[in-house]
Amino acid sequence: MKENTKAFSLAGRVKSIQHALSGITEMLRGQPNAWIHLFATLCVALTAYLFKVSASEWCFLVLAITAVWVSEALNTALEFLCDAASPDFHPLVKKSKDVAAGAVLLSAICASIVGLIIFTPYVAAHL
Ligand SMILES: Nc1ncnc2c1ncn2[C@@H]1O[C@H](COP(=O)(O)OP(=O)(O)OP(=O)(O)O)[C@@H](O)[C@H]1O
Repeated sequence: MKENTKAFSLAGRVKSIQHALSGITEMLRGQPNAWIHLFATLCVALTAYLFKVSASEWCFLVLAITAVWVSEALNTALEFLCDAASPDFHPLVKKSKDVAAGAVLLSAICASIVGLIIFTPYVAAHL
């Protein structure tokens, strides 16, 4: 059986980070959904800054935003893998892509709810 262990090296870790950053760049370059997430992330961060939300509220917002980005990244990775494995129509590829897209939708809905819970009292106080 093939050994899958590698010796630790700093250069190897730097290369790993470069690969990860190139994955994030690829997602931002090719996924219109990622542009929407980026716009939403900037809007939420600016609103939270202007309302001076508390440290714990920042934590919830960061976690909710991260959940959306992570699900979008995994969805994108799965799409690439599906397209490589089965470029032609396949019913299981459809199920796989739709389930992954569902994960993005669920995380986006959850993040919207977190945003509503946190921002509503601040908006109400300014009315
Ligand atoms: N190779 C394939 N085999 C079967 N179904 C596929 C295949 N490629 C895409 N689909 C299905 O076709 C539909 C459209 O997919 P497509 O990826 O074009 O758009 P999408 O879901 O809006 O994703 P995105 O927003 O990332 O472009 C989805 O239901 C998807 O599951």
